[in-house]
Amino acid sequence: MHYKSTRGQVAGVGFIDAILMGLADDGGLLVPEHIPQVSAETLKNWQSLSYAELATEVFSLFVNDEIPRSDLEKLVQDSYGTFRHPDVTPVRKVRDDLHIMELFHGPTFAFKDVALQFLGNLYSYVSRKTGSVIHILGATSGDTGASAIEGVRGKEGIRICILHPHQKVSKVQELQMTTVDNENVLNLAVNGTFDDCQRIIKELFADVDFKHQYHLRAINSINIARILAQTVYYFYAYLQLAQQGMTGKLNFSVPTGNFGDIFAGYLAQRMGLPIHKLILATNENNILERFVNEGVYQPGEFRGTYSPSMDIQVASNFERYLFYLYGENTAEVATLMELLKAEGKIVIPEDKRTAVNAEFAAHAVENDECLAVISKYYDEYDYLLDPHTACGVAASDGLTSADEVTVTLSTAHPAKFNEAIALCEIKQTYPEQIEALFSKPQHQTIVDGTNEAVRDKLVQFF
Ligand SMILES: Cc1ncc(COP(=O)(O)O)c(C=O)c1O
Ligand SMILES: N[C@@H](CCOP(=O)(O)O)C(=O)O
Repeated sequence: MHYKSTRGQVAGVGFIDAILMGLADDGGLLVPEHIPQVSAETLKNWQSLSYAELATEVFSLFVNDEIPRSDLEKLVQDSYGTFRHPDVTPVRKVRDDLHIMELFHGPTFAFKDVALQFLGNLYSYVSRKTGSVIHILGATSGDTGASAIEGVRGKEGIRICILHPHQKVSKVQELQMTTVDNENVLNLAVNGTFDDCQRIIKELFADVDFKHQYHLRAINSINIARILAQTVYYFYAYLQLAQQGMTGKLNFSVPTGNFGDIFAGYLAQRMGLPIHKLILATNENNILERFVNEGVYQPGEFRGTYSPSMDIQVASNFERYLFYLYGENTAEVATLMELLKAEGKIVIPEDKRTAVNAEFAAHAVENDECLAVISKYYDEYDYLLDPHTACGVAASDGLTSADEVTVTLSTAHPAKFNEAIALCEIKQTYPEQIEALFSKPQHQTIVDGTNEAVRDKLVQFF
């Protein structure tokens, strides 16, 4: 398997080089040169696999022989051995038509651990095997940062710098990142929004000389490894329900910000997983909902919401979807991305809108609705949703019919977002790992939201 850029100027890249490249050197995003197909028979054969065994099967479709099978198995075992639940991503039935896939049983209580435990170990492996220098640069609205840091802190040969928007992440998210005292970790609290953080790192990655000189590597979902690791749990959820005898239409409802998690579902569907509908749930930062429902992709004004990890206006992986929407035509994708830069929006024609609507349904959840859903599910089903998951559940409740089964992805543990839970007048008990954070000293440097300010800090750190 090789990887190529959505913009057409990079191709023939092997798996390990694709991981190390992160953002493609032409400014596009890497995608597999072909999408491997999983037949109904293979799905049947996968039914009794554990999460780790399934992950090994899925990864081996994308890795080929660049990593020997026994090494891949060990990487996967090490990565998922840190999860608190034996099923890694268990699926819980809330009603006959609604299941919740809990993706928050990893070390930092968010779905990002599923990919970043693996990517952290993969970077260590690559560093040992190839001698590559690994200097990670990432941007976070709260969860990716904590998870990426947890995946590599203290690891030899790796340094990591994470940008987060100053005072725009939850208290627990901030503590998870900034109470880490390993010397290979640098937290920059940027005066600005997550979009500023993401723009800065993308500009730095796009400066190919700087990227190569400082060996910059990505952990955000621009890195194709993130997407591949996230496809696994779509398969796992389907297989768990199939084992329970479910045969009807299966939807996935996905709380969405950077379009990474839902793109992983889209990829799983293109690989052959029988998904009926992909439901895209956003908060008031509704650029992606407007794209699905109106055919216009245009960043709007930043809104601070109760689901801060989805306070994102510019969705990194949207370009990967455009690539498939436009029949893998890299020249058209490059033109559209230029248009977005020049005119601030992309408007798709009617035939493309029809195609989008055949693949996605979308709902944007207002702040009040988010809290109402948390309260309702707590009262009626004795289930405490985090505010991001609540957006997914609200979208699923609004967009599905009784003859369908929907799996909503629960992307974080509610303890990470007590600001919203407290507003619902619900008192939760923190897991001990989170409680312990409140008594630790914090380490972070506040910087202006400019490329130059961040560049200066990186030059000193790397
Ligand atoms: C808790 C939580 N839910 C949902 C999302 C959205 O995921 P994605 O950016 O992959 O769309 C994020 C981060 O973006 C998150 O941290
Ligand atoms: N919500 C994310 C934003 C970054 O997304 P990524 O999937 O591209 O890493 C976060 O928690 O940081």
